[in-house]
Amino acid sequence: MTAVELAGITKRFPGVVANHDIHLSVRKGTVHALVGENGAGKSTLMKILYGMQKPDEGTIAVNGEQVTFSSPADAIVRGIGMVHQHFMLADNLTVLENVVLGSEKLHGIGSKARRTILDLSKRYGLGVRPDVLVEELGVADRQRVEILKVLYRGARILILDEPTAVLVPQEVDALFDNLRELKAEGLSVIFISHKLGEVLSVADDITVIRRGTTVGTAVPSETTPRQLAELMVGSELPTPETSESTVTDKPVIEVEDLTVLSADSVSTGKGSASLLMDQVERGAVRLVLDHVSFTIHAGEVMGIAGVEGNGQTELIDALIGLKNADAGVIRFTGDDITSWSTRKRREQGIGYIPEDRHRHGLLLESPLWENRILGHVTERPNAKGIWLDIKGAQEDTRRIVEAYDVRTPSIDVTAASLSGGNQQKLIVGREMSHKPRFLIAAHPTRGVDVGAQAAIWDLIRAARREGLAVLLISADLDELIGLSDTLRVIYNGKLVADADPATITPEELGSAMTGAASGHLENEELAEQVELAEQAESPAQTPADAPEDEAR
Ligand SMILES: Nc1ncnc2c1ncn2[C@@H]1O[C@H](COP(=O)(O)OP(=O)(O)OP(=O)(O)O)[C@@H](O)[C@H]1O
Repeated sequence: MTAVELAGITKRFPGVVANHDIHLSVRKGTVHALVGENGAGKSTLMKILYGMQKPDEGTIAVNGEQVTFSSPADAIVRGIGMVHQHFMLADNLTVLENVVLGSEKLHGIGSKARRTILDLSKRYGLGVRPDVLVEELGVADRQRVEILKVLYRGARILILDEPTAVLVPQEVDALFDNLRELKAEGLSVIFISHKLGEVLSVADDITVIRRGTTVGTAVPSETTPRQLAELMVGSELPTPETSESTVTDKPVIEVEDLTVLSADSVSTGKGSASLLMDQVERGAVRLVLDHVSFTIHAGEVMGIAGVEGNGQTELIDALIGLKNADAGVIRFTGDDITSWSTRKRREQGIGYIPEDRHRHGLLLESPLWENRILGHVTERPNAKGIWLDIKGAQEDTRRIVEAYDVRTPSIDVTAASLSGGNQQKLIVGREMSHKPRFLIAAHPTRGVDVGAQAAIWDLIRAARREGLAVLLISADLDELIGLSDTLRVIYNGKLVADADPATITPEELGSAMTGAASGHLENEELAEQVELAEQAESPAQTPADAPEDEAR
């Protein structure tokens, strides 16, 4: 029984054939993985199946019946649902409100809706709590709400776009359990992923797309990640470089007691640490970064592991100067840069690969060469004296496109028209081209295929040998462990523990990140460190001082 049959799909964009004669056959009750290099055409194909794009040629059949879609609404009617990589939930609404929003006609808004949600949640093991505000949920829970939302609309065929990119290993296991429940009930799942080990562990079938066309299928039980990668690339993969330590004793970035208030807090004692702490104690303000201190030396990559939303964003923003420090000091090669502008920090050699490439990394509607200038408007090759050097910027954009294998028909297309992974490669190329002395790298290879990931790692390692200091924030724990010389765990705005990248496993690190919250840590050494950090934070109250505390 075939749930989806795509035959001879071709889709052209100006200068690019995104899909060329693609065939995809998804069996009912299976998980089908779609893999391929950045820009291979996976998202385009899924947008066609979900009615967001119209194919130039080819046919779509759902459950044996030929269909044409003009919009996602048509696809939803046919039982197709899509969970996008960027979640689309309203933070200030409850789970129930989010799920019901837009489909009130289906099950109403009252008790019937609630019952349907609870039934679906139970049937597929999603564990969703209807009355919790979405803003209180972590990433994995939000994803479950998105899946539930799609099921609520009657989907029997689910498309998941890189669903594991933001999850820790334990959460990935839970998601895969959910997928198994779905297929046991006869639903079909198509998922796009660059994590080939995961693909092989959960998929029943795999379709490989290379440069816009299907090059074959793979049987998971008979394929290794390397063979799959080689099928994607069409040639043998180079063996990755081994890395030896290059850490020196020369501090590049020194952060002392960096403290940042939550956006909704209004401090009256800015700059004075004791005044600030007084306000915190009185509950007048809340800290999102709480006395964070660390030093990164020339030649060192310091990784920060943590579940999203534990202060990583604020730390990055404070280091690049997008957010003011409310207390504490940041020194860069000896200079106090705490009050420097973002521009000055960049000009002096701080590179920045932002967390959210669409909001902070690119001007989506501008051509690639203008994006080359972004953030480096006063520097060579984009400027000559006080003048912009457009020719210089354009030539250098061509160089980056070549050197970083950014797949694009030209440097004049908009950044929006590049595939996600290629947008990322452009940003990494731009930042590395300025030879930074300190690089803030947030998810530097998010959405990037395995070949390009290895190339970016090699580049960072080569620059590290030359003395680059890197702050690495990543949801990819293999990346954190593989690339870092030192590893810290962040929880609730504090650095609560250190881990040794040479010995820790992704599972242990994942449990350190989530366990810091729940108090369950698998790694004894880490557990001890977290406990000590918590004790230092809240000294045990003796019965004698409790009443005084209450009076205060
Ligand atoms: N709206 C568009 N306009 C112009 N070109 C586009 C558009 N959407 C996609 N493309 C081009 O089509 C090709 C396929 O892109 P697509 O996003 O489907 O790749 P992908 O396999 O999903 O890549 P990634 O793994 O990086 O997400 C790319 O060359 C891309 O630049």
